[in-house]
Amino acid sequence: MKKVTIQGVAGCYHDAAAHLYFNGEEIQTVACETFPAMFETLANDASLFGIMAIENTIAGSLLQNHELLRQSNLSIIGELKLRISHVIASLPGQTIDELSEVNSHPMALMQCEQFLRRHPNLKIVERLDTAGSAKEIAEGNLTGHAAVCGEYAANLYGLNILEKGIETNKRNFTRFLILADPLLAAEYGPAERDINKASIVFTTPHTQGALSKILTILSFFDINLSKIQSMPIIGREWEYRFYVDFTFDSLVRYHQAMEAVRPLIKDLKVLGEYAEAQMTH
Ligand SMILES: O=C(O)C(=O)C[C@]1(C(=O)O)C=C[C@@H](O)C=C1
Repeated sequence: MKKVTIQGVAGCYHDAAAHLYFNGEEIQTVACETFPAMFETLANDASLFGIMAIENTIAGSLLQNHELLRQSNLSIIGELKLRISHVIASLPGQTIDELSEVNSHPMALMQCEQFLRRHPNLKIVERLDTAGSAKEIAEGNLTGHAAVCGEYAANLYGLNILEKGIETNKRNFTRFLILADPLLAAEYGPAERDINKASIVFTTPHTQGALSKILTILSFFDINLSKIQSMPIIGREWEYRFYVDFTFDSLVRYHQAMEAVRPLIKDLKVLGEYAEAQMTH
């Protein structure tokens, strides 16, 4: 049975994502409280898969997760784009006006910003994950508290749903990366014919048009940039690392493009080569 490390407890979105990605297979999830804890667990057991949120269509990128991935020896073997819909839930018998505090994962709270702004009586308190917040409220019998979580988590922990679909925009998707140790990746990663996406990270020399030259080369080889994220390099003020995701139709063109940009970039790391995912509802 495959073991998949997730951030959060049963019923969280990582849990849902793990089951959807390994669709139909029996998997065992290994719950970790935080993303750094998840990477530590993965580093200590090369037989584990990992699943990690990397960006959301409302709240943006999970910046620290880019760095955790770069510093690890893990490879991306796949991705999942999951529609996220939140509910607000509390112990039964309370109306929303009787509540004073709302708990959830910071990304989930950000995705519901407009709803929460309409309810200023709710003090926003970040917790480790969505389902964990629901569990805490249920187990601690916390009257006055609400959780922002999935409908499944609210039901799992016996909370009463006060309102559904509270995300700011219905087009709320989170993109998850599926991670594995290189040996595991070689066995369970995508077949070469299915690879049409890659994630890389690099730095550029501080010269005129350095990034622009790289992007021009990628475009020449018909590489379609799907994401670019810069992150400050700690200790080198105003210098950045670039995390780039791109898709392509031809593996040959991809390899040619990489050869062409290699002399222009520094500290290149290929984080993974995998199959682009469709949206999962
Ligand atoms: O707290 C959870 O349920 C999670 O799985 C975390 C997480 C995240 O890291 O972004 C996953 C998907 C949603 O974007 C909200 C929260």
